[in-house]
Amino acid sequence: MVSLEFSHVYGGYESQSVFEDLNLAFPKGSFIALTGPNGSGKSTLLKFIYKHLKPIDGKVLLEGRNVATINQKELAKHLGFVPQNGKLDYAFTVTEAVSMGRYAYGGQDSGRSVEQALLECDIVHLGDKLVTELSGGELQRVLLARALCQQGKVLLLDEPVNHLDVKHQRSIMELLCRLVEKGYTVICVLHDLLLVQIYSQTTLVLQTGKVVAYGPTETVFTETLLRDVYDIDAHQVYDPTLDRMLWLPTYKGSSQ
Ligand SMILES: Nc1ncnc2c1ncn2[C@@H]1O[C@H](COP(=O)(O)OP(=O)(O)OP(=O)(O)O)[C@@H](O)[C@H]1O
Repeated sequence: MVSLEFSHVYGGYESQSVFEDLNLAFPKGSFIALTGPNGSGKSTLLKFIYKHLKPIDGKVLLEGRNVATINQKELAKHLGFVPQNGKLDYAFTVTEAVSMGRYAYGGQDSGRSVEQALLECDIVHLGDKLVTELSGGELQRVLLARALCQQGKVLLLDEPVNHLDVKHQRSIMELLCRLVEKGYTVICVLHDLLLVQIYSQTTLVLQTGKVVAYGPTETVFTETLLRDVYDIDAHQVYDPTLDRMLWLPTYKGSSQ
């Protein structure tokens, strides 16, 4: 079943068009990685989904409904969004900031989703701390917790593990996988190709607003694609814990 669909989408910014006739369907209950070089359109694609941008032409459909016809409050019950380098400028406590995810429900939280989200993102101990006093990685986990307690079944994440140490990177990626097992659709912008290959089931590779590859992650990456898209040489190594091959950039020496 399809969770989100782009149908003949054209658009971008006043100064620059990014997509021309974008057609894509994201399956429900899947971990979809969006990757591609800087400026290829990954964040812009997410903006069409959460209605920060409106297509000039075409439609974005959420479970068959045009998002243009869904108001922001209702959309917030279906979609959680974790921004790239998100900031919270006001001196709220962590618990208050996470509770803002309940806005679409009039602040009600009978299912204790705030408590649950604090636990899942490993930030219970930070509950009373001001968000202005958090490290980048702690703040990132607060933003994910806020998105989780919106209780939408679609999560959009723009480079969610950039500021995280290895342990918290792993725990967030594993949390996202658990959510996918529960039926969530996770659409996640990632630059780290190892994380893409380890955790995602489906990968979309964008380059200057064009779909270069889209499909099962294990078949998307090839030597040719990595050279054409990223201008890197790459080789495969066997990971015995995953029992499969992974692509790695080839180190060519410091003189190159
Ligand atoms: N607010 C804006 N106004 C005008 N152009 C923009 C704006 N935001 C992004 N762009 C342009 O749109 C194109 C796509 O940008 P986008 O941010 O979607 O790329 P990205 O793939 O997310 O990049 P990155 O990996 O660097 O985060 C780029 O050429 C960028 O310069």
